[in-house]
Amino acid sequence: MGEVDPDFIQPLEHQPKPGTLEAEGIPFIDLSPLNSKEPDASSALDHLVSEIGDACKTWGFFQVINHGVPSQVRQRIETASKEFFALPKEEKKKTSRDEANIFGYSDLEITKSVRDWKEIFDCTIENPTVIYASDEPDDKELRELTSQWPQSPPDLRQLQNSASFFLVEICQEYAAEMQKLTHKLLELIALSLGLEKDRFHGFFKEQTSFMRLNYYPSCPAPQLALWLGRHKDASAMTVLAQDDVGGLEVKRKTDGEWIFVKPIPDAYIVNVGDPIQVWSNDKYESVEHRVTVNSEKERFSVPFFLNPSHYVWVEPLHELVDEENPSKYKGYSWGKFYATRKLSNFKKLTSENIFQGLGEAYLNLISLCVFLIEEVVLCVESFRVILHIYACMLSKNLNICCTSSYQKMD
Ligand SMILES: O=C(O)CCC(=O)C(=O)O
Ligand SMILES: [Fe+2]
Repeated sequence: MGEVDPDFIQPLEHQPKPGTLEAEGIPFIDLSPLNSKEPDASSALDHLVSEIGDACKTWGFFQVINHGVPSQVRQRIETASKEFFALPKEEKKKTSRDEANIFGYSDLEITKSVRDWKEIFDCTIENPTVIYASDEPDDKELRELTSQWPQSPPDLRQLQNSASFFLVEICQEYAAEMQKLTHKLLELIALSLGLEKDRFHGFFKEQTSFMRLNYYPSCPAPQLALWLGRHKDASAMTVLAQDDVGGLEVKRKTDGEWIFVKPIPDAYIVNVGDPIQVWSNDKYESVEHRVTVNSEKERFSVPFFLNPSHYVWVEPLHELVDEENPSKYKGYSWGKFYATRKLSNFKKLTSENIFQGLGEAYLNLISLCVFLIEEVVLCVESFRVILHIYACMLSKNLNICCTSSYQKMD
């Protein structure tokens, strides 16, 4: 595997095993009752709400069809994304994200201290998007950000109908559709938790949502690297368009097996993220997922991350907390978490991967030890404090970033 940069090599226990399970995939939900004028529409809607609730509880993931997003809008964003990533690297790098603007292009995404085999382009939804300027808890200074768009290179200017020439318009058109869809999905999720339909809307008035174009080039090391390492989404909800190549896997809650999410033309994959886990007081869970590579094909996907406003304090909703179900989480400031997460990208980029330069065997031994310690510590509830100190030590000394947004109650 001489050609693979060690930065991309997953720790042994997270390297994908051949033969992922495909059976019994994540639920498949038809949203057509939302638009139905039939007399029995209300019972179909009740059924839909219970399907959504079951999917959120059992999987944290589901796929939707008849969602109302025109297929041409999706085709346009897919074409524009392909054309953008086909631009010369120096053109893409003109929109590189940095500490001053966290939105734009990057080919240096890192998940849990290992590089992902991919390139991305992030753009804002609100213009401007308001975030905290720093991760310091008492620093209330705000920063207003807008997307960076590629300047069309001279030879592209002749192709006036090139999709990447219109990337800004196409992304805006797609984002508008995602806003409508996430609005409906939030209402269904609220109803499924026994809440008022509009219970979540107030959290997104000045949303910090963003959308991402993902380009995953084919990779010669399918046993060692991942297109995207295992993670849970920090967004409240993610809506994802994947192409027909596949690779997304979801960790099944019942047994921890990785389950392949079958690409379905024109369907969207929806998952609940950390804030919904906290708001629902653990009724729903933000579930781990990853993307395994393909050694022959490239892959494109477009996630829309629905994020709260910077000033939102995320804590279990009072309607879902009582004596029988005490609050399971300490609250957290969405905006401060987001600033920490986004700014840590740049701290990570300037530091070397802890595994860099080590021989593969040594690397595997270290990562296995870290994994075993982590498992043992996690099993013993009363060692929570030790885990915290351990995580802090690791993040400080070894540049591993703590990525969890929430903290459970003691
Ligand atoms: O590309 C995919 O299938 C998944 C993307 C994803 O999980 C993410 O960007 O958080
Ligand atoms: Fe994700």
